[in-house]
Amino acid sequence: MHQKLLDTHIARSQVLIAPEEIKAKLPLTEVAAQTVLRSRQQIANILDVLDSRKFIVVGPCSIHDLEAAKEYAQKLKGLSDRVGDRLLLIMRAYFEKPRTTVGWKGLINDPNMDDSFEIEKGLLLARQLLLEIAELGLPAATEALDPIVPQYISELISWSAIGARTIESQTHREMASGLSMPVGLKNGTNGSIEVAINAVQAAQKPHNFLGIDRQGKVSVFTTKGNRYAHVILRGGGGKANFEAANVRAVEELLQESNLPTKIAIDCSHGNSNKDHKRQGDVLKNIIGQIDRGNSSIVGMMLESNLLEGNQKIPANLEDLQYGVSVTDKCMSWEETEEVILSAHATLSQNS
Ligand SMILES: O=C[C@H](O)[C@H](O)COP(=O)(O)O
Ligand SMILES: C=C(OP(=O)(O)O)C(=O)O
Repeated sequence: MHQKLLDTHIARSQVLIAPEEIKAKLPLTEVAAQTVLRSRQQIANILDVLDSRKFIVVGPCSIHDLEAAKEYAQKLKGLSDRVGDRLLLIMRAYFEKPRTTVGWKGLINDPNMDDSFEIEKGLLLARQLLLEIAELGLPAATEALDPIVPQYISELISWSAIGARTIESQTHREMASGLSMPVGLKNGTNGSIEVAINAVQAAQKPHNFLGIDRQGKVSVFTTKGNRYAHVILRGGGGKANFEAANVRAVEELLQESNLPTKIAIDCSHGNSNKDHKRQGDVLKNIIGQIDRGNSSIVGMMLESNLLEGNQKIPANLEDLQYGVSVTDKCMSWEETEEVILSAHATLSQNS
């Protein structure tokens, strides 16, 4: 009879491979480790103003096709070498999607995109791609969504975001306080900045919380606090928040909270009203602010893919268009290259 008290809404459960087993299958290589160590330090230096460059987190809204992602990474590495004296390019390698209601939740959750939810396969594919990106010498960024996932892939990530849908979650703030890389914390979907500032305060402090260790055992983690936690402005509630007046207001709020005035700005989402074609203008505006002397803006984000726009996941996966997003609309590679080269030219003029 007491069995009725448990698993009422659980259809099944399955033990997952431990982080160390996945790492044994796909070990970190020396070249990959050097890429991540170097890139994390460079991002930290940008946040500490020891490096005068700005970072741009740029790439697909979500990764669903490894071949297209690798082609994108190759192109981005080439561009990164051209603009590296002024801009640190970090590839968006987003494997987990937070949905407003429901929808495909990303490569880790459902790598076959057919509701088969082969999470172990998803973790292996994500790790494989991250290894290949790092082997190219290119840093990768991701959204930290599920608090268990970092144990499987985080040593290959140079920058993480906590998204607008989870920014008020204590679990995510605790996770951010323990992550080994700089973490950007977004304003809320309704545009609230306060929640991002509260999140930075929480993430910079030590916490004690539950997670799994490398062997997969439930453990209590005590964190030191992440001093490289910073806000990301992504617009919201029908309004953008990338303009100079918004940035000044956020600088004041950060100062009032005794936090470093370090701000990243997402050119997509609420800042482009989800119109991928507006991202270029938003980037231009932000670069203009930096060019006119703003020193609090440390980085920017762009959603970009090989081809522009997006597509619905078709019933027959053979109908998927190569290089096109299956989540938010993205700018094309050509436009990405153009706007980043133009940003680089502006930042080079007055240096
Ligand atoms: O960046 C991605 C999306 O904006 C986010 O995952 C929410 O998507 P949805 O509103 O389509 O669920
Ligand atoms: C979901 C994302 O952004 P946000 O949290 O700002 O909606 C994202 O960048 O994929």
